[in-house]
Parts: sequence; structure tokens; C-alpha cells
Amino acid sequence: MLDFPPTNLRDLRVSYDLDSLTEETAPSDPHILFNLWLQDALAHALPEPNAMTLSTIGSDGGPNSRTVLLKGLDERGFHFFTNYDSRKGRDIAANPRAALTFLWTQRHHQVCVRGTISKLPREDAESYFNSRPIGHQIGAWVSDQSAVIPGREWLHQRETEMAARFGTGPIPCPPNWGGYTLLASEIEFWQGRVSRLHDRLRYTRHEGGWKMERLSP
Ligand SMILES: Cc1cc2nc3c(=O)[nH]c(=O)nc-3n(C[C@H](O)[C@H](O)[C@H](O)COP(=O)(O)O)c2cc1C
Repeated sequence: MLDFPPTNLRDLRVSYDLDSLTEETAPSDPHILFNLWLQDALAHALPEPNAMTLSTIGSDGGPNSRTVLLKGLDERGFHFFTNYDSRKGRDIAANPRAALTFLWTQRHHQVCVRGTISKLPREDAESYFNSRPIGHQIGAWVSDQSAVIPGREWLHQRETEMAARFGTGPIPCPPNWGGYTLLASEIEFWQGRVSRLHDRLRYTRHEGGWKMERLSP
């Protein structure tokens, strides 16, 4: 019999009472509200405020989720960088529909985004790659992301090989490494409220603008 988990999960709960989200105060463009909430997470020094869960659809029809970092947001959408040959890269190539979830738990905020992913131009990948620390640049050449590998030693050997290959640099951006952007079709904001009667406002693209609806918690 497993002595796990070490605490009674049924007794773990938080009362959500920090703020409210109303139709009257919510901006008509959800990107403005997203930006306000991201600024709020930064102002409260939350850990990794740009971390988001990216969910894709696998070739077997099942979902795959993992965390990636938001590295930009503009009229093209929400940007992140990764290995194009990774599992997520293969999922996106076969089906570009995907979802992002941001959780700023200390602020009782969640944002869920649905949309379509496309590749960012090569210039964006190179510009971001060149801004990364050298160890991260070498890491991108070392990692055959999502492939099964024989052990950690294999990674260290590749790291030594790549460090010798590129010397003191500059290190070029690997051809299979780059950026994606998710263009939102729907963005939902969740604000925790007391008695689990949370505020949920969903924005859906509509006639060149956005339609806002309140959802039951
Ligand atoms: C906080 C955090 C941030 C991460 N950021 C990235 C990222 O920006 N890009 C990336 O490729 N992987 C990132 N990862 C690793 C991914 O979660 C994942 O393990 C990796 O991308 C392989 O995913 P895949 O096999 O589904 O393609 C991050 C992980 C964590 C925990």
C-alpha cells in the first residue's frame, strides 16, 4: 500500500477573493487585458510569469501538453521558440490547432487561449537565438529534442563535441530550431471569486473585432 500523497489533498483549498472581472471594466481587445494581467504577474514578482502550457494534438488524436515560455506578443500572436523536430513540432506540422494556458495562481488568474499556430520567419529565430546565453545556444545544437537517448552521458559527449565544433563562436541558429506564433481565435479570462462563483469572460473573434461573453463558473 502506497503511503502517498503525504497530505490530505481533499483539505487543500484556497479562497479566491482578490479581485473581480466585469464586462464594464474589461477592455474590448483581449490582448490589452492579457497584457495587464501579465504586467500584474510581473509586478508581483511571480516565478516565470511568461510560462504557459502549450497543448497540441498528436497524430493518434490524443492531446499532448508541456510548458514553454512566451517570448513575444504582437498582431501575429503569442510567440515561443523550440525545436521544429520535437514532438510538439511534429504535432503542429500535422495539425496547427493548439491551446495555451497561463496560470498566475497567486493572483487567482487563469487565461486560456485557443488558436492556430504558424512558424515565425527565420529572422525572428535568428534574432532571438543570438540573444541567448552561449550555453543555451550550444544546448540547442546538442538536443535532439523529444528523441529517446541512451543516457545523460550521451548529452555530455555531444556538448563537448559541439563546443569544440563552434569554438568561441559565433554559434549559428540550428536549421531545425525556431519560433512559432499562435494566433488566437478565442481567449478566456478566469478570475477566482468567493464561493467558487468565479468570473469567466470569453472573447471570440467576430466581424473583425471581438465578441465578449460571460461563462458560468
Ligand atoms: C518553465 C519551463 C519552460 C520551458 N520553456 C520551453 C521553451 O520555451 N521551449 C521549449 O522547447 N521547451 C521548453 N520547456 C521544455 C518543454 O516543457 C518540453 O519538455 C520540451 O519542449 C519537449 O516537449 P515535446 O517533447 O512535447 O516537444 C520548458 C519547460 C519548463 C518547465
